[in-house]
Order: sequence, then C-alpha cells, then structure tokens
Amino acid sequence: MDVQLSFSSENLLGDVQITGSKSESNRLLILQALFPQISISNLSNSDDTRVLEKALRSREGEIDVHHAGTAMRFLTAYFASKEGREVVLTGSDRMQERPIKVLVHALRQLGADITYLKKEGFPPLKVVGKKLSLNEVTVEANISSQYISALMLIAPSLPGGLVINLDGKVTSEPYIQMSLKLLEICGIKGKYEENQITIEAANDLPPVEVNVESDWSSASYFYSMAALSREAKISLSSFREFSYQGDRAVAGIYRQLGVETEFEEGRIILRKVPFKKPRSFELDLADSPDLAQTIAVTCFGLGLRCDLTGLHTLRIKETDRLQALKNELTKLGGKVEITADSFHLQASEGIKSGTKIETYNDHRMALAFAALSVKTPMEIADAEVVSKSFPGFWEDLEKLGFSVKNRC
Ligand SMILES: O=C(O)C1=C[C@@H](OP(=O)(O)O)[C@@H](O)[C@H](O)C1
Ligand SMILES: C=C(OP(=O)(O)O)C(=O)O
Repeated sequence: MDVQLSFSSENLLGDVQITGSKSESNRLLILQALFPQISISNLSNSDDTRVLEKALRSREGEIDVHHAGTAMRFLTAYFASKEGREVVLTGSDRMQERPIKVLVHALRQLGADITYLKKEGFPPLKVVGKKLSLNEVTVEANISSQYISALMLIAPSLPGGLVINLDGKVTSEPYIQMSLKLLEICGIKGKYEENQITIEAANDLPPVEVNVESDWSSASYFYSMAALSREAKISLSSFREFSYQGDRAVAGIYRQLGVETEFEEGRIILRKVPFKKPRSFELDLADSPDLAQTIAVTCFGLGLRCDLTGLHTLRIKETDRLQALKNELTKLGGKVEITADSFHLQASEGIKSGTKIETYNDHRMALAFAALSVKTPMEIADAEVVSKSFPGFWEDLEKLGFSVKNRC
C-alpha cells in the first residue's frame, strides 16, 4: 500500500501517545524470560517486539524473526544458553544478509553449539542450547552493539556471570549503557569500565515492575515535522528527562534547528521557535545511528548543507540506509555524496514534486520522508513498513491534521 500525504494548515498542533521503546522492551522481554519475577509495563506494540515475544513463547522448532535485528541477535544468545532446546532461527531475505558472525564466534568461545545453515556468518542458524559454563569472552565492538547487549542479557543467567572484553572502537555505545541500566533496575550487578563489561550472576532477584519509557527514535519524526513547519506545538508522551535511550539526543540536536523541548509531567512539548539557520550542519552519529535518516531529511527540507559521520553501521541495517537516502533524496532534487560511513548533502533550493519515495523494507525510510509532507505533498511506497517500530504512525499523522490517502 502506498500513501499520499499532505498538510494544508499553517500550524502543527496536537498530542501523540508514542509506544514504548522497542530497544528497552526487547531487552526486558529476554530478561523476563530468564527471570520471571520481572514484570513490564508500556511494552512496545512494534512488530519487532511482538515477534520477539512470540518467539519466547514458541515451542516450534523454527522461529522466523522477519526483519527484527535485535530479536535475531538476542534470541541467538538466549537459545544458545537454554539447555535442552534446539531451534532454527531464521528471518527475511534481508535478515539473511545481516552479519551475525561476531556474536556466534563469541558464543562459541563460551561453548555454544551453533551452525550456519546457509551462508557462513549469516542467519539462518541452528542453535542447540547448552549450559554455558565459561565466564570470559572477547567480542569485536565496532560492527553492532547488539552482539554485546545479547551477551550482557544472558550473562546474569550463567553460573559465574560474564566478563566481556570489547575489542576495537565501540559503536552505538548508548545501547550498551541501556542494557547495563536495565540489568541494574532488575537488581543485577554489573559494570562497564574501559573496554571491559562485567555482569554478575543473579540469584534470588526480588520482584520488580519496569515501566518502559516511550520511544525517542519514534519521537524524532515529530521533531523533524516541527523543524519543517512554520508553527508547531506537539505534545508527546511518555518521556523522561533522564532517559536510558541514546536517541534522547534528538532534543539537543533539534534545538539547533529551531525546535525547543519542554518536559512537563511525563510528556515532552515540542515548540517551533525562531532560529538562525546555521551555514551547515555537522554531526557524528556513531552513538545515534537511528537518527541519521530523520536528520538528513530535515536538513534537505530546510535547504541546509549537512555532513553526517559515524555512519558505518547504516550499511547493514534494514537496508543499506546510506544508499537508500542518496537514491531518494536525489529523486527529490538533492545533491548527495556518500562514503562507507558518511553522508554529505549540499544546500538545496527546493523539493522536486511528482516523485514516489521507495522505502526498501525500511520503516525509517517511510517515517523520515513522511515529515517532508509538512512542506509539500509526498507519496510514500509500501507505507505498512512503519509497523516494524511504529504501527500507529499514519493514524497519528491524521490526528495532527495531515491528509493520509491510501493507494493500493
Ligand atoms: O540494541 C538495540 O536495541 C539497537 C542498537 C542499534 O544497532 P547497532 O548497534 O547495530 O548500531 C540500533 O541501530 C538498533 O535500532 C537498536
Ligand atoms: C536498526 C534497527 O533495528 P534492528 O537492527 O533491530 O533491526 C532500527 O530499528 O532502526
């Protein structure tokens, strides 16, 4: 299904309830499967969380996680440590191109029995659960932080806990800090010093209820809409000033693009304020890779030159996000250059109309480009992709006064 979007008002006003963070939800579901005394509220309604929840309940021999990267990585570690269980973990065609070798190698160091069923280094995997009794592992840290979080999440269930040595420059670091924080909230002791993470074994954890904060990556699309609008006041719930999510950085980033954030009783209020357009916008996004598409599209819409670095992980996500951004912005008249890990956009003078944005099975392509409809009507292909992280997105846009027309 394609959608046609337009926005005819001068003001962007309204309230949106954003679902729980999928990163927090997916971590807590794994921890809850290991330690049932954990209960969770405000769980994400995203496809990626549902798929993980279903996999943890499944008794089937084959589990298909579709496009859900965190689910694939977290479940590999989970099932590898589940003595007596044997599963095949598979996913979409794209999932079968997303590397998992670093994690499999680390789990094998601990004694795991994992076999590649097609291509060496990629899903599908056959995982035969075993009691993992070694307590130290070294893992390459510059490809995906999800491998490290996967190990951290099973660590407290191993008899002696786990020491994880990180090799190389750590990427997407706030996600590792999020794992550590959530372990701590559940009563599990851990520390992260220099290049070493230590997680203690957990016995007799007290019951705990963890409330998932709403998803800052999803909030980023409303920041983009506010930046592109003339006047905006959007209230988003439920957020905390002291969040565990690295993408909370969006508030500071968009302040430079004329969007102010106020925290008020568990909500954030975004307001468009007068601002001096910078000559260019430069950012290293190694800590917040999921914000790259949002920011690139906002800068294009504002006619700003933009240089984004630290983007090496974008090539192995739902699609090659650097190439996808370049393809679609070029169709709209943008002048874009990309390297292995960076994105460069020249200041543009307008937005070419009459083109359809392809989304490459990537929710963030649809979500990011939808924001441009504040300025000009947009057509987005395969609009249902948003459900990977944000199933209610199109309805939320309608509530804010956008016209969202389906074209099957
Ligand atoms: O741990 C997580 O929840 C995530 C980590 C990041 O991946 P990488 O560490 O692969 O960059 C991020 O892009 C992804 O959306 C969610
Ligand atoms: C990269 C993402 O997710 P995952 O790696 O979990 O598929 C994302 O949601 O942007």
